[in-house]
Amino acid sequence: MPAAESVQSVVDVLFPVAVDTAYSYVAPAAMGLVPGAFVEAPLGPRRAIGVVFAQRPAPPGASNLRAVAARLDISPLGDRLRDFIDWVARWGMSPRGMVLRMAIRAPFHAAPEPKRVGLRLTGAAPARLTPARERTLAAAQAGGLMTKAALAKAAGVSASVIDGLIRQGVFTLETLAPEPAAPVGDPDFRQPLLSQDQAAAAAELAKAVLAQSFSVTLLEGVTGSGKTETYFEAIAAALRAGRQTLVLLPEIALTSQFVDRFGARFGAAPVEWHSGIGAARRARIWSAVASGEAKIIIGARSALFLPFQSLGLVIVDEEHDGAYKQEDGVVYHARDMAVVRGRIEQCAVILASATPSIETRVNADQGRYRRLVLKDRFGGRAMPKIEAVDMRLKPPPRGKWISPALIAALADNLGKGQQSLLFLNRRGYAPLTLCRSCGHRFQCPNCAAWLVDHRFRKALICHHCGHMERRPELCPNCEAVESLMACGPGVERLEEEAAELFPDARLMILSSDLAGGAERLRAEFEAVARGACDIVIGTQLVAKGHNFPGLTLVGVIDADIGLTSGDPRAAERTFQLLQQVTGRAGRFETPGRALVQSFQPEHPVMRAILSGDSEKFYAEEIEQRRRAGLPPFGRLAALIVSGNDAASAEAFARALARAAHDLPRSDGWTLAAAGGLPTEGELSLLGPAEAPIAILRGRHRFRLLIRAPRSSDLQGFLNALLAAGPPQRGGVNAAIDIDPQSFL
Ligand SMILES: Nc1ncnc2c1ncn2[C@@H]1O[C@H](COP(=O)(O)OP(=O)(O)OP(=O)(O)O)[C@@H](O)[C@H]1O
Ligand SMILES: [Zn+2]
Repeated sequence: MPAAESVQSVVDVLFPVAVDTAYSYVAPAAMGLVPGAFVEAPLGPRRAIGVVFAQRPAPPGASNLRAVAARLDISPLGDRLRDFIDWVARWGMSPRGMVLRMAIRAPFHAAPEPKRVGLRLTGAAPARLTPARERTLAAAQAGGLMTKAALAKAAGVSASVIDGLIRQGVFTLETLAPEPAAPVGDPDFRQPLLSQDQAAAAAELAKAVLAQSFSVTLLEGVTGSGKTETYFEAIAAALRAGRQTLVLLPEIALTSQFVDRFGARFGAAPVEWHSGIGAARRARIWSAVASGEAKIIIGARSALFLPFQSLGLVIVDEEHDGAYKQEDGVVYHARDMAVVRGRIEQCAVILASATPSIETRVNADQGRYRRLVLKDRFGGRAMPKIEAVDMRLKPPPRGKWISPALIAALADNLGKGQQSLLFLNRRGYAPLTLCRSCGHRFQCPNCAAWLVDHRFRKALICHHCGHMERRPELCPNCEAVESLMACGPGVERLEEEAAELFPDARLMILSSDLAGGAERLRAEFEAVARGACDIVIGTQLVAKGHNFPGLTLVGVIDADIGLTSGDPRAAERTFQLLQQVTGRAGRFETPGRALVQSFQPEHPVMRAILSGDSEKFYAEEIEQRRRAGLPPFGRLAALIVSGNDAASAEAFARALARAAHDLPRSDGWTLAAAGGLPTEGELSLLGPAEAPIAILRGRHRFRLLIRAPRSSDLQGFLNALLAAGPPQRGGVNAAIDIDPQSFL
């Protein structure tokens, strides 16, 4: 028998770099490697950290493979997560190493978390008892040992009030134990009284969780029906069963309301995972998820790649939201990949929305997904009454955007002391600036796009590349003075108009341009919910899942904006956005009302919004997709060819298209003849055509679109095509976007 030292295995190690291949090494048995183990191994001239993706006994005899250098003390990646990584890489045609990188970035930043200091009451009385000091003492007595920030928040005072008390010896400082990585919620902390519909749906969802097998359920409920309350019961079921839950939210950094409601239901804060969480905390969360200690994670799409130990439930809230698609780097759609992860983990998946994506509705209609419907708002509250303002008949005066009908409604609502929302999905002051004298238009030097006038930030900004320049005094072309003119509205301009109309109203703009980032926005959303303003002016940020109790009127400034984009999902997106934003009105006692300004109120999308007949809209839209072979009846992929100049990019794109037609036949797919109509079962190749944004960040762009039947091997075709096409050099690059959501 050979000595223990000489017993070896061969392991395939995948590194978090842009390659697909796992490299082979030998490892002594004594190292105790298992599949999924983290190791350090030589990679080229360096040593790198990677993960064992496969392991087998070494063949007898000396090996010319290099040896694993060390094993790292990090919990191994489970089989199911490694499967998932493979899946995501295959689906999006990304190098496996890059997908691995998303899954293992966190644990290497382990560092001590900043020390936390608590304040303890000494019993000494402050010199003078102001109301703020009184509140601070009361809060400290009630709350026990708290950090300064927590105490300031609880007492509603500024930190300087507390500093003053520390100086006077009212508090002493004490080091606190680090925050637990994951407070454990109590499934029975405060069970709400569910309505009959909610209770029936919650029972179904809990059953799906307890089945401990793969299932997908669409939870479709009108805005304000209490989907959150309902799926909380599924989380409770998973918690009782000792299994983990992942909740994906599209704009998690902004949703303090969700965190509060979660706390009220489970008696503990959820563990949050998003880009705003610091590296040290991420490392701790990662380990707590791997050990099973963290039971419930509320995260952005990247939370899908966490190393769950026993995942029992995945919830994708607002499943229709476009933010779930990641377009750069590793391309993936978090809603679809959540379903994949659920299948691999054999657990329940819940997709929740008031306006499900067409894809999900079709899956539900065809029986692949279960569908639970909450037809009514909670507590017998009515859906908002929605009316159109026909902008052809009753427009606002020139250069203004709020119609007389909407002005009257706003005045009425203000008079009643209720809150209103003006919705315009355009950031900044004006989308275009031009010179009245010479017609010069301000364009981005890097992109084929106009610069957007941002008065808050005192700059003209490109929304595609971030280029920023000062708005000049003179026209840079003809040097005319005071000739520059803002064209079209943005939310900042709308606020100006609202302020002129209602000088005494308290206005607030909510858009991603606010200085102060997510933190500030969270605070602003809370302020709106508290009723701290009369008219909110917002972009699509306000349409997403917010609950503003006093809001009873929604005015949509330009309902048609999204309809002309040439995107196959334009109608669906506009429908969802309008339904969501009007759904913010009247969610509490007072019934809500919405006025929708449109130049084409007869458009099917507007008719669906006005009549409230969303079923008809879904039926028609699904039928159109079916006829056109568009998702989910067919599959799409985009190939975006970019180059330093238009000619080289176009030549490459044309060469690719020719190469497609010269590819040898395959069992996985058949390509329709160039210029011909595809027959059933054939792939068709459209383009190349110049991209709608023909120049982006200085790169000239052409697009090819591939439409494939569901049954054909789209990824196989693309792999073959890229291999057969011309080499990507001379600055030309071809990027693949599977299931494109953006067609720019
Ligand atoms: N069973 C319940 N008991 C008490 N309050 C409830 C209950 N169900 C819903 N609510 C309240 O009704 C409001 C709407 O609920 P929720 O936000 O969950 O709706 P939603 O279906 O997610 O709406 P949207 O799709 O518009 O985001 C919330 O204020 C919520 O707290
Ligand atoms: Zn630009």
